[in-house]
Amino acid sequence: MTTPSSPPSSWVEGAAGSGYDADHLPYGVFAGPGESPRVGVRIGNHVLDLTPVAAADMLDTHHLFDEPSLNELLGAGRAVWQSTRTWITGLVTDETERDLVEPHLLPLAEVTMLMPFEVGDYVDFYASLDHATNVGRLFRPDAEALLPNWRWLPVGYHGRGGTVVPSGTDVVRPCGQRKAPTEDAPTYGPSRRLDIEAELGFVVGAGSHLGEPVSTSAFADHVFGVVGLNDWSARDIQAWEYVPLGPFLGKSFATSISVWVTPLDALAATWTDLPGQEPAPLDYLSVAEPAGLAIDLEVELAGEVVSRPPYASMYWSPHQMLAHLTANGASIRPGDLFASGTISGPEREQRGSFLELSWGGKEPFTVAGVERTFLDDGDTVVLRYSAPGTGGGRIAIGEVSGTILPAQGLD
Ligand SMILES: O=C(O)/C=C/C(=O)CC(=O)CC(=O)O
Ligand SMILES: [Ca+2]
Ligand SMILES: [Mg+2]
Repeated sequence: MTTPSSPPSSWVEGAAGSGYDADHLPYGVFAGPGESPRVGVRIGNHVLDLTPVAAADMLDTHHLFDEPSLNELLGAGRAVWQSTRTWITGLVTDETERDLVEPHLLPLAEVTMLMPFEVGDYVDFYASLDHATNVGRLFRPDAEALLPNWRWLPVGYHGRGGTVVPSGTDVVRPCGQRKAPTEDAPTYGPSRRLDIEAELGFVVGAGSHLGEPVSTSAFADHVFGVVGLNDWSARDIQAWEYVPLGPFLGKSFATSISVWVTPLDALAATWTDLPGQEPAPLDYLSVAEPAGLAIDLEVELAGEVVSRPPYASMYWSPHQMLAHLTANGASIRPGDLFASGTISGPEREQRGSFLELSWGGKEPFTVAGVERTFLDDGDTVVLRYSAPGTGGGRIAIGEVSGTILPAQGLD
């Protein structure tokens, strides 16, 4: 992928050094009190209301922004994504645009950020070698940690698009069937092993045709950008229900994403080589370009950072996930979402789930002086992501937070 020349810093006050300068420009959907939701772009601590600026500039794509979701923009395709980004870059870096733009820069504190796009199909992969190895050891202690297919294909499952929620949405502790290995029969009740999964989500823009696989080289024509993603997981419900069809109710109650979608063009300086694949992938999964992402994560629980997973350690690339997801001819649509799977590095303090951090609950870790394993009611988890931007500094990919509320199911 070619690295476009870096834009100069923005004239917008507070943008330089904020992680949201002119080299980032993530999209979201916002509304002020009593207003209709519409598309904006973040610059520093402001959201730029694109609709009136596009109308004043007589942009022929202005209708894409007066929408309650990004889906119209997603479906418009790569050429429109690029011309839109070039236009916005000019607005926030060219001083002569100040008179036009400034009245439409709204402080973030004065607007509400909403769900950025309408999620179509949601797929979750399992692309971290370290996570898959850890979970294999914990869930299947008597078998090989990695199942025989794992190094041949990016393992994944179809999740539930309708329960993807924006950052800041509270998560009610799920109820379900739980059966500890020591119990004879399952009982129905609140999950006792509620967990997080620190992941990266890939947002599909341009769709494909049924029957036509998408090649790894067409990745940037179809994927619009990335979001932070927390795939909340009830480990006790999961461990009992998942055989043989895979994750179901232990995952489908909620998945949180960031309210900001970082376009792929903002990641031009973030691509890096994959750690290495052995055996070499089948032809339809081979990737010619650097396909890893040097994105660093922070997992915060109760105000303390408990882990720093490195995305660069991921085994399978998003190009390969997309190629595999469509390898049977399944088509994709604007707003589809596929996630990387839990991001865990090789070190203990790089694990992206509490299942791994507490080694199945057997090795508690200390947060603010208290021993912890899984999530308690009232806990708030924040995932933060940062990456090298094209401007030489770092960009802050949308953070994802959520607070656990007590279970509401019948007990
Ligand atoms: O190995 C298993 O049985 C399942 C592991 C998972 O939790 C699946 C999942 O959500 C994938 C991931 O986040 O990496
Ligand atoms: Ca997951
Ligand atoms: Mg989920």
